[in-house]
Amino acid sequence: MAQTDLERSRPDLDFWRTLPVKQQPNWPDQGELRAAYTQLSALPPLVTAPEVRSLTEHLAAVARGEAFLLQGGDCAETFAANTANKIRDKVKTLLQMAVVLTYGASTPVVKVARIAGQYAKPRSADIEASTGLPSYRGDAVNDIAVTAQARRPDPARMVASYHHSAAALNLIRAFASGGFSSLSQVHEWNKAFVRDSAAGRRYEVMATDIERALAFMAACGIDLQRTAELGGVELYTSHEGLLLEYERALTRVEEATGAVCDLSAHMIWIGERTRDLDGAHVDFLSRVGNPIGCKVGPKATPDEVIALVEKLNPDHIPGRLTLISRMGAGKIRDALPSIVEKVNGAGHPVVWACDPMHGNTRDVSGVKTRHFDDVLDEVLGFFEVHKELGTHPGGLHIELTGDDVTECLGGGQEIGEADLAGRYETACDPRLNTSQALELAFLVAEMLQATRARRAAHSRHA
Ligand SMILES: O=C[C@H](O)[C@H](O)COP(=O)(O)O
Ligand SMILES: C=C(OP(=O)(O)O)C(=O)O
Ligand SMILES: [Mn+2]
Repeated sequence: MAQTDLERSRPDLDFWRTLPVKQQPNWPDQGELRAAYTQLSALPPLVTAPEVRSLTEHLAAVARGEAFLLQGGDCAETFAANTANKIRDKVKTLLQMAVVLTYGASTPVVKVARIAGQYAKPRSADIEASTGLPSYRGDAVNDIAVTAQARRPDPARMVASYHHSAAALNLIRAFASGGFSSLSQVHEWNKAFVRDSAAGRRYEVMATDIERALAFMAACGIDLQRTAELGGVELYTSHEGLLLEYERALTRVEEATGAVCDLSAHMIWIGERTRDLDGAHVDFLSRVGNPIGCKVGPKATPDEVIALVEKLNPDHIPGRLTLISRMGAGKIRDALPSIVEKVNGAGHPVVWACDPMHGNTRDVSGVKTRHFDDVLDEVLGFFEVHKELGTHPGGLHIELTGDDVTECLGGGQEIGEADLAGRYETACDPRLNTSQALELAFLVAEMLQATRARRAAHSRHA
């Protein structure tokens, strides 16, 4: 296998191979798998170790309560949807949300997209009940088409995923540094949402407040197009670190420092189905230096979570670990407090983020959907828990798209069950459409404003 001497000196990076490993495809041909691994190990990394370190520093600010994390994008990216316009619209939606949240939080917002690599999916069932075929496991594994040939796991698709990720990243990097993402441009898009859509009108007051803040900055002589901090953005990439052959092949040892990083993306997270303490995923990701996320579902116990935290961040590095709770609106208020208390009590500097999507999936006549009200209620519960415990509600983790799809119910557009079939385009889970995503941002910005006002009042009285 194509390894450098440095990597050969790190057999620990392959220890996961000796452990139980969940949710891997049943690759039918080991020769094909070895060939894909060899190709991937010889390709350049997609991101760099200094970028990964800079994201850790930004996330450390979130852990300290001095910034907010916004993570979002598709449930499952697909090769077919990896087009310029779709990438542009997703980035645009994320940046629009970020501006609103920045205003609400009055702190920087760290932007991490589920993009340029979110090509592998864990599934509840190996075999799809409706067809009797192997389940679709993401474009990095097989094809969603309903034929036996399409569903055959093909390791060459991991190499194709790498190339699709590289192409997407190239465009994202251009968007992030050009005028496309300047603060004034993004604010113009938000104004259009508020002005032109019925769903947006409710948020006119906050949009006008932001407008005033920008006018004030301009009056002070700050050029919003040209000032380095405002003329572009830092946008980081992330995906679930599910396919361990892929993640291992893109893990590199930095010559200058000996640091080990998984350079397939800046941030990698461990899914709810693969976070076993003694399993392969936790072992492998405990050994790379990236910021790591770990999903925490409603059945997780405080003891289980603290053991994970100690394994994934034994050195207590702030920004290294983000715990992404995904409990469900009906469960978060009961299930989250004891976990936060335990982790916090042990002095672990984690980022607390809320994924209000995965605990709220429901089936409507065989179609997977989520209701906007449940999504919002879980975020409210998340803020309530952190208010009660005096901890920082650090971030949001959302499945969204920049398209006007009809996959989630509710929101200002009042998408109903009969509307779901209109534009149901996801390859896996239902995503918030642009309008629902922006509404959520305005509503969370209001929650952040309330949190800030409470803190200010508290420090005045202290
Ligand atoms: O995010 C993805 C889904 O929640 C996961 O793939 C499980 O989906 P499934 O129950 O349809 O398999
Ligand atoms: C599969 C996902 O989430 P979870 O692991 O929380 O179920 C996901 O984020 O798409
Ligand atoms: Mn999902």
